[in-house]
Amino acid sequence: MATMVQEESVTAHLKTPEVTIDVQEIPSAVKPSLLILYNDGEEDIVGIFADVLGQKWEATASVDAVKAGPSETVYGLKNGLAGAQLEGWDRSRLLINTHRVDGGHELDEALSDRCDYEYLYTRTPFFRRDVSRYLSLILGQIAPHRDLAKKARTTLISTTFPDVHAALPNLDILSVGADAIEIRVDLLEEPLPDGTVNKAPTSIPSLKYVGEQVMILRQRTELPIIYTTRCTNENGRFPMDDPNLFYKYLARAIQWGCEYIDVELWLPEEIRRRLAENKGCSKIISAFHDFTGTFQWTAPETQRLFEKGAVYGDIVKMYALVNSMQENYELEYFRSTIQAKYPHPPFSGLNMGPTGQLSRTMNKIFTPITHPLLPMIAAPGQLSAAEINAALHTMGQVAKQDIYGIGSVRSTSQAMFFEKCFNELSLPHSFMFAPRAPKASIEHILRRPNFGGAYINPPLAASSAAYLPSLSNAARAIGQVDTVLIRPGTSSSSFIGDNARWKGIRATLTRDFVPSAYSGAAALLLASNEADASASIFALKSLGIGPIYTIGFKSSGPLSTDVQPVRSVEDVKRLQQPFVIISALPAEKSLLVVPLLKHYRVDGRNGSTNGHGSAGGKPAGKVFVDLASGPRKGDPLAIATSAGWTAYGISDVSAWTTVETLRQLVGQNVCYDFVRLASGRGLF
Ligand SMILES: O=C1C[C@@](O)(C(=O)O)C[C@@H](O)[C@@H]1O
Repeated sequence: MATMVQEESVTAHLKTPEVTIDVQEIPSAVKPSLLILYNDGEEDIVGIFADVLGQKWEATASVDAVKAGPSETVYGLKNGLAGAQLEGWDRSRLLINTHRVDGGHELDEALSDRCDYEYLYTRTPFFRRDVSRYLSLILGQIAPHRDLAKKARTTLISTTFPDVHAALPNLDILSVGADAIEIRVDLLEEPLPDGTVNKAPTSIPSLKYVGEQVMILRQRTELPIIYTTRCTNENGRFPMDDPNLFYKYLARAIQWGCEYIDVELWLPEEIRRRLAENKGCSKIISAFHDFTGTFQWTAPETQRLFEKGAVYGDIVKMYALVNSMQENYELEYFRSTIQAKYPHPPFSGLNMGPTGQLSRTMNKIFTPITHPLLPMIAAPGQLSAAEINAALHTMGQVAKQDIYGIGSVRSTSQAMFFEKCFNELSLPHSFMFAPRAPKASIEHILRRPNFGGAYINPPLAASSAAYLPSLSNAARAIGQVDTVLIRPGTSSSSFIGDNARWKGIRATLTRDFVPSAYSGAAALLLASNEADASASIFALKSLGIGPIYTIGFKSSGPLSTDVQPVRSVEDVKRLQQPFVIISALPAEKSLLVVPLLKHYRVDGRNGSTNGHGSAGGKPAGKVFVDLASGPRKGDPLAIATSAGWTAYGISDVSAWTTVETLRQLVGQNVCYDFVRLASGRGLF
């Protein structure tokens, strides 16, 4: 059991600091036990997996050796050797088949069937962050569904490309405002060897093609993937004569680590049950579509359909093609009564067709959206995120507000970026910059008419902001407020002080490493004072880090358990080797970290951050984050990289923090890659 900070709840400002930190058991503290199968000649994928996990690894030729070995060691076995040896496999480890798509190897589908999971990858290019995301999901160390459940509204962008390659150039812009991305497997068109496409209504793309398409999509987006095999009866192309085909394709999607699979309600119960039993960490969207034009939301049968979907669905989706406005009112009545009766699972209900568009603005769970850059809309009446937001504003559901950037230096590019997002999403808000004199209170800004929320940079000491009636646990424990929110559904003076920075740091740390890589490991933190370091301490503790050693300050606040100062060079020699070093020193002092980076140089790493070249056997992953911004003499990031560290700078942390800030302030999801793309280097 490790100590962990809890970030979820919001409490009144004046409570004692002690209540802000809970001790919980962290599931990720358990190091996963894995057996990885790899293609001939591709052994180093095992090393990369182990590196991402922060665990040791070993290649072996014998399953018996694997069974006898330590559970924390990641074992790699050539997939050609696996076949017979896997007879009677005791399932003592998760079995993951890895397959390099661009390596000229044949995929053995019978072997895939026998594995728990399958990871498809390319070597050129190689995406380490994809390995990290994949492992984090299948090991249950991230929970995108739980995170999305906290949002007031969620959307999915339904892509309709016959080949996802066509989506890639515009993917970042297409995804603005989307919380998940749907791949319509039934709309994929696999080219025949002669380059033409089989247009026969019954032709479906092969699993090999679909796997590669999912891989390509996931390499380029951080959005959760919804994998849909829409049948011919429900406006799709997947043939319905063999329900087992659905099982085959959907079960594989679970093995590929898709966050959601769409399981149609007409499928035999036995198939839906088996998928639910084997879903691992994927979630099921139970889907029902009625295109007859005779569907009735008021019929008793409609509630039974919901109940049937709720048996195996984590979300129940019911969509009907309608012809009259009245049916929108009936749907809204159904929505409110069914969710009052069954708050779980969440209900996504829509009316399709132009008359049903109103319901696309009323629905709050995974509303499918389209984008002008998509080749076609996925269903009649589909709207874009911008159209939905504009409609909501017109109906008085999204009030126009002034969103503030409060800071000591006016950043025009930051203002432009917020404005760009508001425009792209047709949000009615204005972005305002408010200068903040050092030490001056910002209360008067919060009291301005139309104040809708703010980010504050540099952050505000929580102790100096008694006018904020509530603080999130993170803001209280960190002692700093960098975001002011208005409590939903209340008057504009019900403010909540929050902290987004720690999430930016955490997201940076877990980009290329799974959360459990940090559990129990040591960290070294440099800062001139505790306040500069506290968001980092919170982020590290949220990952179940072991001891945190500090240089430049001593921790005495609510986060000080297991945080100890390094007092001497002797200490440096004696203490546990750090897995992560974070420097929160100001730019002019940032070179002070260099001797430590060199002292703890990472053996066997060649400096590339994609994980190739990791030392065989040893867990080699080491992370360095430099939070300094502004001009400085040397470049600690370059030095860290050449000493074998996986290094990140303030622009990474700030971009992730911006993602979080936008989510909190305006409830919209804008991907990290879009923040980096749209803001250019000037933003940070
Ligand atoms: O189920 C749905 C909803 C949808 O049919 C719509 O009406 O927007 C679009 C489909 O892509 C998706 O799978």
